[in-house]
Amino acid sequence: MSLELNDITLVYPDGDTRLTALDSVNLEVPQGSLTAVVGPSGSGKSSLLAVAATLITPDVGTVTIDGTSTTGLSRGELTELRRHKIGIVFQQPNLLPSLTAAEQLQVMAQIDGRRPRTARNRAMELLAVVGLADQAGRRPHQLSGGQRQRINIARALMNDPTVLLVDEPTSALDHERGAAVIDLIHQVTHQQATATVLVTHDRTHLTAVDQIAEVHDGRLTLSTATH
Ligand SMILES: Nc1ncnc2c1ncn2[C@@H]1O[C@H](COP(=O)(O)OP(=O)(O)OP(=O)(O)O)[C@@H](O)[C@H]1O
Repeated sequence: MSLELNDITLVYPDGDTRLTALDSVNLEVPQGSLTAVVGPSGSGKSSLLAVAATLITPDVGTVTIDGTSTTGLSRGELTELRRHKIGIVFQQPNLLPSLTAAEQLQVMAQIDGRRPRTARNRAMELLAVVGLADQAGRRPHQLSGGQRQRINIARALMNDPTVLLVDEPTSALDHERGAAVIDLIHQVTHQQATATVLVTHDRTHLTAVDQIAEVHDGRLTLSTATH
């Protein structure tokens, strides 16, 4: 199992009281499979993603990434784990305006100490995967919103993550472009064999997933999608 959340409880301080954002949550996501997380606003979806990303440490429970329990790891060890094992796609692509599509990807690998040629090759490979091989030299302002989101996805895959976490990637796109981005996430999940978690508010996306996790008041109900 590539991503495992075991008995996760997360409590935020809330004025004089405390708010339970995640309540005894269990989730297993195998490699090469896609789990959608759905639920009303404020139900705990972002908190779930942040805990899976090891950005927030839960009050109770264990997060296991690719067989490694994150409990007790130092801040530096968590950063290393995130860098090598976890790809995160945020809602907004946040691309650097001055860099070309290929460079947006290459910087990720160079930060990680890979040689420029290796980084360039991986970037070109992933741009082809997301259908943008012919746009490698373009800068963000020369690309559409859907294309920018594709680069965002490719960038998250640069370091060959085991776990891919995707937060509402279609919120700024029209329905058609949004559906194409979901198809792409489905495709890369199988092709790159990632354990993918996709937070979405759009239920039409659920036909493409392997597992649905519904969150209500921090509690999670799992079901298998009907294809
Ligand atoms: N840093 C924080 N401090 C205190 N409470 C928080 C914090 N972050 C989130 N919450 C609360 O925890 C609950 C779950 O929030 P979360 O953002 O995980 O939900 P969500 O399902 O992602 O919502 P949305 O769909 O609106 O993004 C909400 O009641 C929210 O107000």
